[in-house]
Amino acid sequence: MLYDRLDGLREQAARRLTGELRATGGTLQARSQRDSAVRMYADQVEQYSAVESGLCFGRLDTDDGGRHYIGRIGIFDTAGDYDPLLMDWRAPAARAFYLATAANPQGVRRRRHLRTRQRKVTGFNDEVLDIATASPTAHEELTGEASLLAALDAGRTGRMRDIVETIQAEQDRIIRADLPGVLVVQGGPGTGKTAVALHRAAYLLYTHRQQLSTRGVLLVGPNATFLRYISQVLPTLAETGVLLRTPADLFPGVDARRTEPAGTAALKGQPVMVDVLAAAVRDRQWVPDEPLEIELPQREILRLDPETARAARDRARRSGRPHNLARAVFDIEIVHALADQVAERIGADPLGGENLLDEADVAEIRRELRDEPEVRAVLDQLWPVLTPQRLLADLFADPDRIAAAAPALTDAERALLLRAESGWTPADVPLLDEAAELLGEDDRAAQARRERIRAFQREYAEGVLEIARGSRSIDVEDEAEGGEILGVTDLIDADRLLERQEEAERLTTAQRAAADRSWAFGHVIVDEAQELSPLAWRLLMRRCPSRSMTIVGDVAQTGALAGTPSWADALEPYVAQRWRLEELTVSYRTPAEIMAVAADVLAQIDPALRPPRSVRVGGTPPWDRAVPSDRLAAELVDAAAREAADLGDGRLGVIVPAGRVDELGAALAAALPEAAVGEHPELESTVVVLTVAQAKGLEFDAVLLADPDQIVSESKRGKSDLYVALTRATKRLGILRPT
Ligand SMILES: Nc1ncnc2c1ncn2[C@@H]1O[C@H](COP(=O)(O)OP(=O)(O)OP(=O)(O)O)[C@@H](O)[C@H]1O
Repeated sequence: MLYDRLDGLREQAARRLTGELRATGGTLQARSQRDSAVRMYADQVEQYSAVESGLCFGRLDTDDGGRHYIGRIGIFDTAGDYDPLLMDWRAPAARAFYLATAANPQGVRRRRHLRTRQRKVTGFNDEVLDIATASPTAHEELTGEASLLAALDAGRTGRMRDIVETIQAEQDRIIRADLPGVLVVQGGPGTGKTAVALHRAAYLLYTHRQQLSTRGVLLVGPNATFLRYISQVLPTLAETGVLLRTPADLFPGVDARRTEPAGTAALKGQPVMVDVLAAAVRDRQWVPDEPLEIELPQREILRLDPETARAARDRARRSGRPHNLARAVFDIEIVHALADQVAERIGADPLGGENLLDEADVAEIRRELRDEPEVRAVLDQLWPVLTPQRLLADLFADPDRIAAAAPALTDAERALLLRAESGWTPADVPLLDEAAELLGEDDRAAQARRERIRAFQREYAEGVLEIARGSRSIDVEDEAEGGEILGVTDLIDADRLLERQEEAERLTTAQRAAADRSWAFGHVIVDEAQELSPLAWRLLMRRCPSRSMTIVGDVAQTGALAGTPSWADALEPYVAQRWRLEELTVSYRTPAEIMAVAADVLAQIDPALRPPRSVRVGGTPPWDRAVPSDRLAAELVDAAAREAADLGDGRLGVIVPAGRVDELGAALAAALPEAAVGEHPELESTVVVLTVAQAKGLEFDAVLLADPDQIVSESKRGKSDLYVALTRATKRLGILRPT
C-alpha cells in the first residue's frame, strides 16, 4: 500500500513538473514562482525515487493499541483525515523508535524492525519492551540489537550506507540537538561520527526547512575520496540540497590539487600567516624613493614626489577599506595633486595675480588626467588592483617579497614558502580567502560584465529569431501560398527566448553557494574536523557568521601537522566558551580484538585517552607477521590474494606508507587486476590500495597494513596515522612488518 502511494506521489510530482516546464511568459514574479515550482517538483521526483529502497523499516505498537509505521519520508492518507500512513523518522513522534527501552518504554509496547528487499518484506525483528520479559542477554544500551548487529556484519560496498533504521540513543541525541550554536562531537574511530553528521544534516533540513533552504547547509569532509564515499547517504534520506566540499574546494575558481611538503602546509595554516598577508598587501602600496616623472602627450612633464605619494597612501590606508576599494581614495589624492600642478602652470596670471582657472576648470583637468593612460600606469604601479591569486603568486615567487612580508619568520620558514611550481595546494585555499578579505572586491567590473553578457544573450536571441524569420519566408514561399502556417517568431519574441535561456541558468541554493566565495551558510557541518588548521577555521567561520555549526572529529586521529590539538584551542577565538561538547563512546565498526591492538597505540599517543568500547566481540583475531624486507611486496600480494578470495561480497583495504604507495600499489595492481590504486581509487573495487590520508574516515571488511613502522616514521603525527590505519576494519586485520 505504501509503495502504491509512493508511485502515486511520484507520478503527481512528475505531472506537475511537466506542466510548469511547458508554461512560459508572465510577469517577473510569475516567472520566479514558476521557477521555484520547477525546482520543487524536480526535487520531489528525485526524492520519491531515492527512498524506494527500505521505504518503511519500522513499526511501533503503543500501549494504547496504536500502530505506527516509521520510514524514510512521511506519507499521509490524503483521501481520509490526512492521517499519517508512514511517519518520517525525523518527526518528533518517531523518536520513541530510537529511544524507547525496556526500562523506559515511553509508551511503546513493541518495536519492530522490518527488513525488505525491493518491495517485499523479507524478515523482521521484534523487541517487546517489557522489563519483566526483556531478554537478560541483550545489551541493555543497544536499540534494536539484532538489526544493528546484522547491519554491522553486512559486507561493505565501498559506499557508506545510512543508519536510519538503527540509530542508537546516544547518536539520536546529537542528531536532534538544537540548530543554533556550535556543537562539537568528539568520538573515537567507528563511533558513527560521520553517520551522525549526515543524519543531523537531514534532520535539520527537515525541522528547519524554511530557514535552511534559503541559506543552505555546507558539509566539509577531508578529501574527494571521502566525499565520494559518503555521497549516497543524504540522497537515500531524501535530501539533495546539502553542499559537500573538501576544505580545498572552498575558494570558487581555484582547483587546489598540487601537493607540497607537510612542513610547508603546516606553516601556511598558522595564524602568523594573517600578519604575513597583511604585510604583503601593504608592501604592494608603494612609495617611490625618487620623484616619478609622468610624460603626458602634448603637455609638459608632471612630477610626482615621494611626499605626495606617501600622503596619498596614508590617506587611502586610513580609509579602512580593503586594498582594492581604497584604491579609489588613493587615485583621488594623486589626481588632485597632479591637477594642481597643471593648473598652477597653465592658469598662472602673468601679472602675478590669482590663478585664472576656476574650480570647474580644475575639475575638468582632473577628469582628463584620470583618463590619461600615463597617469593610470603610474597609479597601477603605486597601488595595483590585485586578485588574491596575483598577490599570493607574486609573494611566493620572490624571496625579497617574502622577506619584506614575513619578518617574524625564520630563514628556514621563509624558504618553505618560496615555491618553484605554479598551481595551488589545499593549504593555499585559506590564504587565498584571507587575501580576498584583505583586498576586497571591486564588483563594479563584475556587474558590468554581467550586463555585457545579458546584452550579448539578447543579441543572440534576436539573431536566432532573425534566422528563424529568414528560413520561414523561404519555407512559406516553398510550401504554401499566403500561409496560415505559424512560424517560430509568431510564438515567441526575443525577450521570451532570452527568458527561457535565463530560466535554464537559474541555480539552486547549493549551486549558488558553491559559486560564491562570501556565501553565508545557514549551518556548517565539518567532518574529520581535527585536520583543520587555524587558518582553515578562520575561513569556515567566515562562511558561517551565525555560528550554527556541527563539528565532528577525533583529536586522537589528527594527521595534519597544523591540525587541531584541542577543540577549545580551535574554537575559542571565535565563540569563546559558547560551544557544547557531546561524546560518542561506542565503536560500531571495529570488533573488540582489533580495537585492543589500536588501544596500545592510542596509549602511546596519550595515556589519558580511552578507546571506544566495541559493540562486537569475537570473529577473526588480528594477526601481525614479520617478513624479510625484500619480501614485503611479494608477501603483501599473497596475503591480499588470500583475503580477496575470502571476501565474499565485501571489500579489502590495503593501507601502505605514503612513501611506498607507488611501489606496493604497482605490485598489487600487477598481481590482482581488481586492485584500485591512485590518487582517487575506485572505492567500489574489491581491493583498494591507499595511504592513511586517503583511508581517513573509510572502512573495509578486511584491512592489510604494510610496514606500520614506516607509517609512524613518515610524520610527526605518525602514531595517530597508525591508529587511524588500525581502526579501518569491520572484521579482519592483518599486519605485515618488514624486518
Ligand atoms: N547506529 C548505527 N547503526 C548501524 N551502523 C552504524 C551505526 N552507527 C555507526 N554505524 C556504522 O559504523 C561505521 C562507522 O561509522 P562512521 O564512519 O560514521 O564512524 P566515525 O566515527 O566517523 O569513524 P572515523 O573516526 O573512523 O571516521 C559505519 O559503517 C556506520 O554505518
